[in-house]
Amino acid sequence: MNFKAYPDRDLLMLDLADQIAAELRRALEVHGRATLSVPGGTTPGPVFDILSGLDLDWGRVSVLLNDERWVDESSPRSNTRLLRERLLTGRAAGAQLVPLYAPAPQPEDKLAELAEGIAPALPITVLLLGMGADMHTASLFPGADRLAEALSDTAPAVMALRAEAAGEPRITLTAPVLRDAMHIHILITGAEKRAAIERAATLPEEEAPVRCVLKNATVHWAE
Ligand SMILES: O=C1O[C@H](COP(=O)(O)O)[C@@H](O)[C@H](O)[C@H]1O
Repeated sequence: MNFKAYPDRDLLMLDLADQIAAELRRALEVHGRATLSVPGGTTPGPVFDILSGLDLDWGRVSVLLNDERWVDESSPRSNTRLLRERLLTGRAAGAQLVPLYAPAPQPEDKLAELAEGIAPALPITVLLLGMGADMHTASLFPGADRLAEALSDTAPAVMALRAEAAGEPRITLTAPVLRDAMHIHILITGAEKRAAIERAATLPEEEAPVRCVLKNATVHWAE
């Protein structure tokens, strides 16, 4: 992995947003369209705020979450809600959201429908991932019920997973789709996550799922 340490979080967020925008612009010039896949959780909000104000032809950009918690958008745990509030606003309001949630009791009820919507947006142009201190990325949690399948080369693009640490059921992009992205960035902050990602590089993917993308990823870190 390529590890980039920044003097502080503000500089990290600014620099990373600029890099993502430059990669999207290049893809738009060459291919006419681009797909940006982003995490939810507590870390990426400031990057979203900056990205949403950048000058980009957002109408030609599809935005897709890495993963979603199976909760309604009215829940503060909804990653889709975070996207709508922090990224798909301002200049980026015209970007096309590719849904990773639809109201239903279980993710399996909507999996086929959501997978069909995702297929035209693949491969991912720019993949921004987060990581938990337990070394999960997207919703690929250590100990998840179908983790081995989700990490395998033959996994479908999107799967429903359950893990004790995850709380609610999850829907997640799987390892082959993540690995296939043209540009891969991992955004982490704090000493605990730095230690976790260094450890992940030494462990098997089943113990440290983030390892499935580490080889070609740039890790962006600030204290
Ligand atoms: O549950 C999730 O956690 C990870 C990490 O979140 P953070 O709050 O520690 O930044 C996130 O990347 C993922 O998208 C989310 O669903």
